[in-house]
Amino acid sequence: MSRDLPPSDSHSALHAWRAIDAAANRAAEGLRVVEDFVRFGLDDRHLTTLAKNVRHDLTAALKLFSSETLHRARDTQADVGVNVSTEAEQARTNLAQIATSNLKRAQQSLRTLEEFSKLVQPEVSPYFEQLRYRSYTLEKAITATRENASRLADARLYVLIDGGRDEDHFAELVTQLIAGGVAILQLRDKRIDDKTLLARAQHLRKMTSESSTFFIVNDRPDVALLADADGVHVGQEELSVKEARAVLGVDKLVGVSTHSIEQARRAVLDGADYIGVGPTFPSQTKSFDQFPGLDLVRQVAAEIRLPAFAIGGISAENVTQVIEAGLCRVAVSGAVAAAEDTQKAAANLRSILHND
Ligand SMILES: Cc1ncc(COP(=O)(O)OP(=O)(O)O)c(N)n1
Ligand SMILES: Cc1ncsc1CCOP(=O)(O)O
Ligand SMILES: [Mg+2]
Repeated sequence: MSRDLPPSDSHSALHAWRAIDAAANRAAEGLRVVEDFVRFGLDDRHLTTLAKNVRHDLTAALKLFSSETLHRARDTQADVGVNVSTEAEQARTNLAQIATSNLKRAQQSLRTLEEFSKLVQPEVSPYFEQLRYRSYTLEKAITATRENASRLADARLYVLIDGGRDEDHFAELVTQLIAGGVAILQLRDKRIDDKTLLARAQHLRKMTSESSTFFIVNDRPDVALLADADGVHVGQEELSVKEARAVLGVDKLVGVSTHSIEQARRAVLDGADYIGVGPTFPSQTKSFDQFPGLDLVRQVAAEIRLPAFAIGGISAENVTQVIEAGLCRVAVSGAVAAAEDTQKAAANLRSILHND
């Protein structure tokens, strides 16, 4: 219900309604552009749904205002801002910039809606605050998707290795994997003590820094930080993406395992840099009771554009099924690390994934 204001206040109420009317249009327009960017620019069904939901919920919140009052307050002729635009508003050099500036525009307008509605219809204000926070989450997810789609564009073969028999054996394995064209190497060893794990991680850092191979530590942001790894991989029961990022900072990669489409959607909103998707097939490396399998691969491929690596029992024999299900990125252990000729096994999988 709008407030019945005393005469002196009714003047400010009119100004507030005018600001609300203008901000409502700007917010809706900005969100529409963002939605079109994630739909046509990123081809991301999940982000498109999120953007659309924010826009629809904005429409619903705006309906709580009397449209008659808003129309009466509208006075474009007297709006001193109507013909004022800065050079920055005009300059657009790429699609991403269009999305960013429209997100900012929507966020600023949501803030205006939040503040001015406090004056005339305070009970509506919290809806705009909530929408503003949702737009920040959306921004984070769009940024991560866009940046990682290019940062990890060529990353198709991801290999998990343990610490090996000893350091020489480990170094030999890593040399072959790098030579075989592995894009990401993950150090995953739950048996060795922390000292040895860190020593392997530091060794791996040295070896990968002379190549284009990324180096990720499994489970342990602390070890990743100490070894200056490129990032960490966490599971659903481990530290969250947010907590891992709090340890490692914004520039490092944080990947998360997902076993359902809901978890994959959540990972996007949590700001993960990539996701593991599986288990796809029975694995010799780890045992599972349940297999979301190729159905999950299909679901993720259909709606998520964050780099996604199918994992679990993948080999040169079945990788085509993963590709046909829609993902061209896989994470493997046994098929490569336990092969007789590691380099050859990696190079072979790599060439299938890159369709060479
Ligand atoms: C790339 C990638 N995807 C999934 C996993 C599995 O992680 P998690 O579920 O935490 O299981 P553990 O590896 O910790 O046993 C992964 N490590 N890497
Ligand atoms: C750690 C992990 N999480 C899901 S499957 C898997 C092991 C992958 O190894 P492999 O490729 O040998 O099945
Ligand atoms: Mg884990």
